[in-house]
Amino acid sequence: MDERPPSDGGDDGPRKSAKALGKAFSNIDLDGHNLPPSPAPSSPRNGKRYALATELVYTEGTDQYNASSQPIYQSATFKQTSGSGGNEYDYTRSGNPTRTHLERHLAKIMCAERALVVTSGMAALDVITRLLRPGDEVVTGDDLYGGTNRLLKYLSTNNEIIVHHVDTTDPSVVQKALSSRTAMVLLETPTNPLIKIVNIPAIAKATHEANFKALVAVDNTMLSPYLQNPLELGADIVYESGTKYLSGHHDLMAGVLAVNNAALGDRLYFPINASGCGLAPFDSWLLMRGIKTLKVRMEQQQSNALRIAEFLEAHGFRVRYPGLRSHPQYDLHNSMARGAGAVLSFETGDINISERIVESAKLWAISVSFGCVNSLISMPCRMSHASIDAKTRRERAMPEDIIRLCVGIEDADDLIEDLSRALVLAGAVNLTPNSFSAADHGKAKKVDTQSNDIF
Ligand SMILES: Cc1ncc(COP(=O)(O)O)c(C=O)c1O
Ligand SMILES: N[C@@H](CCSC[C@H](N)C(=O)O)C(=O)O
Repeated sequence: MDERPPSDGGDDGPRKSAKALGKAFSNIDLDGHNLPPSPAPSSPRNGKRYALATELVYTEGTDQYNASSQPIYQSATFKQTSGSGGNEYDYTRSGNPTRTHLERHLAKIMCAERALVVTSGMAALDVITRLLRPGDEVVTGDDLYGGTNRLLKYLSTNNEIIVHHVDTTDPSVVQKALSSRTAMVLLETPTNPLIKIVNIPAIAKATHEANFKALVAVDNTMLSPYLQNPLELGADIVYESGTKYLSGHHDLMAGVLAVNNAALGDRLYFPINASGCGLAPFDSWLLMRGIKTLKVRMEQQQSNALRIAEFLEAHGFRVRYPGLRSHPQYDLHNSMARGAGAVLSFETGDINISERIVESAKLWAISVSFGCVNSLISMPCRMSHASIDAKTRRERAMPEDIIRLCVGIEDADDLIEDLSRALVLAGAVNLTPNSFSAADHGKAKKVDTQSNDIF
């Protein structure tokens, strides 16, 4: 196999390398599906497209026994039929049938030409950033997942990558940071944990106008392909943590990348094979199983999240959730996404009170991550985003008291009752004869409420 890193040298690059491959391996079908798995386009775009809910479940297997679930090929190596090698699989770092099955399935549901799966969401971002060269400029947000911020900081400190953190909710601010030196724009929407919305189409257009070679990469972890398709909104690369909604049970770590450009797919595959961060067969199988229930989980999580967001808002808290009409970018979010997801955050105005709420909840597990079937509660500044230093958090106006709720599939009334208990025990609310409302600790929004749903 050609061991040179694929180049970004224009449109005929992949065709040239395909020709070179063809000469070296005349027994390989370079245009069909009998290909070495990972370097090949992995989308079976060859039939009717069903609704996404159907596509999530429907798979085309090639198993010799027609197994309903693609088997786990728990094998590091694959025997060859000739001394010159060339069989479809040789070594699991390069490709594995269970992983290929998952990648093809993901390409289909992400409306992509090619999908790749790696060992974590951060591994996916690491693969993407290997496209960068010293001196390249990256424009990104000022509210980002802590691990993303950490990797970008590492690259700017050690690899001479220039990173501009700007308010990506305002395309004109992004526009000012763009130039012909911009190699990549990295977006998250909704952002984690401030739930800010980023206009993907406007920023993608501005980026490509500033430098037609610049790549727009979107982290879609907060919504999953069930709710948003960044590739269809103008992004060049979409990636997400498969640890979250795609798997849904917090029993595996995974990262997913998808593109609609075969040459770019080759450039992303190269570091995966070269470094060995492709997803292992068992985790690929587990992720495939999780994806099949994405729709039912997401629908339930999302409808619970709306109930919780409305409940908190009705009781006077400042809630950040794009499913609420009060979200300043409600319309923008709905122009891009098919739903609001199941992560929301709210403020109490007092760090100690927030801490007591988190510790008083029983059904809500104190845990990082989101997208799981059970509900989670956390304080991002102390947990998921603790790797962003306090000074930077202050500069980026991250409220230290912010509480993040990642809503699961439990009964919504049980979740509300448990949260109400925690709010009362923590002293976060003033009790009235029939209800309660957020105590004024500075930031909580004061409203009168007649609600008596709990007390
Ligand atoms: C928005 C976002 N992107 C990427 C990641 C990284 O994913 P992983 O934990 O699978 O590496 C996370 C969480 O970890 C996240 O919240
Ligand atoms: N200790 C971990 C924290 C992971 S946070 C996971 C997730 N993205 C979230 O937002 O909760 C680290 O340092 O990366």
